[in-house]
Amino acid sequence: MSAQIINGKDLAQELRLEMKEEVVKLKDTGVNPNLTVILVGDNPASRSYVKGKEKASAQVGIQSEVIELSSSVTEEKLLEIIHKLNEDPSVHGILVQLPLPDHIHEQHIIEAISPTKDVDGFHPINIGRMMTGQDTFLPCTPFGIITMLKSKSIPIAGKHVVIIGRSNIVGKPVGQLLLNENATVTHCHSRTSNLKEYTTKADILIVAIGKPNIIDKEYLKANAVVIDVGINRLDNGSLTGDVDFDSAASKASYITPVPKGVGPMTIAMLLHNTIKAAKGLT
Ligand SMILES: Nc1nc2c(c(=O)[nH]1)N[C@@H](CN(C=O)c1ccc(C(=O)N[C@@H](CCC(=O)O)C(=O)O)cc1)CN2
Repeated sequence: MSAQIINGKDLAQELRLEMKEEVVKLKDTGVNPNLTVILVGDNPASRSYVKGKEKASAQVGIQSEVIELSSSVTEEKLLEIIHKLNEDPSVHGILVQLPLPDHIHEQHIIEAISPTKDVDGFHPINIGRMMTGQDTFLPCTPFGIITMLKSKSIPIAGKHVVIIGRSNIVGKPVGQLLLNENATVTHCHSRTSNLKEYTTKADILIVAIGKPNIIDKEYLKANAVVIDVGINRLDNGSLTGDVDFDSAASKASYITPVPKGVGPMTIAMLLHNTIKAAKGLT
């Protein structure tokens, strides 16, 4: 293996220590940061991510509340709860854990959250601000990826970044953030023909497909930086990314592991956004 590992778990821990001090200062000014998370249904992965958010919040001194709702809750009821939270001055950040049950229109829910409390950075107003390079809440996973690259002083400006995946929460916004950093960005997706033609030209390859181990060293340019956003649970219960780690690590210069890569950074950036919301910065 030649690649250096970018360990998101360790970096997230460092960031939490810095944020803990920031929260102490904020509390001295009388502001008690609060994150309210809404969990609908009993998807075990969602439940475990929400637990991770509660634990990380407690570590930095952010007060967190979880509102648990049955999978049969109506969209109307969920909207009513969000409207109440929007009006509650003690709540700084609101997050609805995704995915939602099929009968609830995800976009209606995202758009109901006040943009000033949208610590996920998913509201169209915040997405628009991000696109135009304004200060706003950045979507947590893309923000985490940029923070990981910067933590290793990996050059972004002028580099060719190839992203595989075009979801609203990862693929599209990470491309925009990298464009804001002056990278040249190519988006690939399930309908891209001859994927390798693109990926082998990438200085930085970001993989967010949701298929275990499908990207190996044959898809890489020598010394590429590989960011694996995939989290796939195998039948034996273990977690693996979208990238065949050992194969890719033999050719890459830097690589993120799964677990302990991008995932923990998603939660760290959520805490960052919550502190920003508590400071009233948007
Ligand atoms: N409202 C949101 N919903 C979802 C988001 C989001 O940012 N906002 N992202 C994902 C899930 N997610 C956070 O919510 C998330 C995923 C993974 C991790 C993480 O730390 N993963 C660990 C492994 C954990 C495990 O053992 O399962 C790792 O990669 O090391 C944190 C958060 C979808 N929904």
